Amino acid sequence: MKEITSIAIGGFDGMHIGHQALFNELGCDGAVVVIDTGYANLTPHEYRKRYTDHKIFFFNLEDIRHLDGEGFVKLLCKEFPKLQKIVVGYDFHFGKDRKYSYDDLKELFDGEVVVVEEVKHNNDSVHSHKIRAKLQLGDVKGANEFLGHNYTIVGEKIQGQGLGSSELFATINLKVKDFLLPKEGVYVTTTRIDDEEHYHPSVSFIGHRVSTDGSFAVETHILDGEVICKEKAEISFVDFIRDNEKFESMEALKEAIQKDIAKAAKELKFLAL
Ligand SMILES: Cc1cc2nc3c(=O)[nH]c(=O)nc-3n(C[C@H](O)[C@H](O)[C@H](O)COP(=O)(O)O)c2cc1C
Ligand SMILES: Nc1ncnc2c1ncn2[C@@H]1O[C@H](COP(=O)(O)OP(=O)(O)O)[C@@H](O)[C@H]1O
Repeated sequence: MKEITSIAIGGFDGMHIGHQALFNELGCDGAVVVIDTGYANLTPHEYRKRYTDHKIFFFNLEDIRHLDGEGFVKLLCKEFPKLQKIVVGYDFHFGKDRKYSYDDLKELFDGEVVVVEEVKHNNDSVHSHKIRAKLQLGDVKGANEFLGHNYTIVGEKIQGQGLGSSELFATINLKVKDFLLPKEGVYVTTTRIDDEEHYHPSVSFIGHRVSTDGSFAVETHILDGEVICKEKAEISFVDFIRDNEKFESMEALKEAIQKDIAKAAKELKFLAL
């Protein structure tokens, strides 16, 4: 914290293209200050680190929400003694009841305040809540455009029903905590296994297995051969294929999955993984 000369402030769930516009204003001794509500579910807590090279410092909203404007700026100057520049967005509010804006920041802070203009995509203002809404509708393409990267979730490997490898297609089953799950359905995805450096082409299912045991599952089928997953995997969403469906027979389910695999393979062929 001692060497930091500039900071960007916000919740930064998603680390989307609006957030990145703020980071672009930071110098090499710049850092990201996350005001953590505990509700982030696009890039929960430490996962924000993947999307910036800047250091990240976390402040718990609960610890600072009582501060007035002056108290907040004092805290920043104490934590970052060499602070010269604060970067915020056009709609940034802070302090008790969010009643202070960048104008107050300019008055209270004895240094430079950079206010980044509204970042839009297709004339639509980019915000985390809109990304969540898109994911909940299965619109992963739209969400990815706002994010500037493919939406990615991380899960711990768990045992499946064992049906996949014997009667259908082998899948890695995951238990996912903290991340928002896109709408139930089938997706073109890429999957990273344990600490491997590359992503595998894959097709993933999220939902209640209404055709088999009815239980909820997040599972991914790897397209480029057999793999061993020990502990965890991450799924990056590329496109939506179809809704979750109830099939009357294992043959019908198998045929549908075969079509999903063909679609995913075709779409991913054009991507360098
Ligand atoms: C690409 C793909 C699509 C799937 N689509 C559906 C579906 O539409 N409806 C459904 O009930 N289950 C679907 N499933 C889940 C299968 O029922 C599941 O893979 C099977 O129950 C085996 O599960 P296991 O890996 O736990 O053994 C799909 C699975 C995959 C990999
Ligand atoms: N679309 C945007 N354009 C410019 N700045 C933005 C945009 N979205 C967020 N910001 C800025 O980024 C910081 C983090 O905002 P935050 O409230 O966490 O994002 P969101 O509105 O996406 O939930 C704030 O300083 C905010 O003003």
